[in-house]
Amino acid sequence: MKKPDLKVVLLGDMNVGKTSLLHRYMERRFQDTVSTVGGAFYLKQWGPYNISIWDTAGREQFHGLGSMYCRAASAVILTYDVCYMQSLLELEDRFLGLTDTASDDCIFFVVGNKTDLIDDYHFKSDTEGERPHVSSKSHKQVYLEDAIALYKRIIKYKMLDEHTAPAAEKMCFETSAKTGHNVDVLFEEVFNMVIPLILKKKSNGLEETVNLAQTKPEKSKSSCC
Ligand SMILES: Nc1nc2c(ncn2[C@@H]2O[C@H](COP(=O)(O)OP(=O)(O)OP(=O)(O)O)[C@@H](O)[C@H]2O)c(=O)[nH]1
Ligand SMILES: [Mg+2]
Repeated sequence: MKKPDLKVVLLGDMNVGKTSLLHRYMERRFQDTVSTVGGAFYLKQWGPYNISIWDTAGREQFHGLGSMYCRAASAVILTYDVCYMQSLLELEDRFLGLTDTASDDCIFFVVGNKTDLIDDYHFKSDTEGERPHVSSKSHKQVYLEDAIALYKRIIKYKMLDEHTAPAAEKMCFETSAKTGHNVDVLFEEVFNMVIPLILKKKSNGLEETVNLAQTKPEKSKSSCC
């Protein structure tokens, strides 16, 4: 299998729908899921490029793994539930710091999932009982402007120039993994926006390849007695 050209990571609180978004996009279906343990990845062929998309666990107990999955990531999709404000707050409180290990030119997307629930969101517990899904209100809690404001704080946190960073309106999406609303649009935008980063890596890579003829073997440190 060809080494991926770059890495995209989904981060966000448990239950926001990270796995479901990937199922919807990669497998074209919405199916039951179990809470992700650790992380899992998909390989997406995008034109001549190979992109690995990492799904991570939102549960607190896997928090420490997040920075490992973000290592050298070129794009991070910060995901929340539009009917659950706390899941947006968690992105800044718990997940943004994990992206410190991402590549310097990493791009960020803020995605509010579960738009299909906005009308009749209510207390819901699965029959099996192991995944009660509760929301305090049966209406949309997080608005696009909240996501845009978060994106602008992310740009500040990353000390990026807000004039050169991609516009917030372009980087914030609302989706439904259940209906498919905006899911293809989101991932296609992610892949199209990371292609210049692949080309940059490849051209840097050409410069960075070590020319063995030029390197002097490390002088073994003779330990003087
Ligand atoms: N109605 C609706 N339910 C959704 C949507 N996306 C996910 N769900 C449901 O929300 C629950 C959690 O979905 P997951 O995709 O497992 O969430 P996750 O973010 O991967 O959760 P962790 O793996 O625990 O971090 C499941 O019951 C899904 O069926 C959506 O767009 N609409
Ligand atoms: Mg999951």
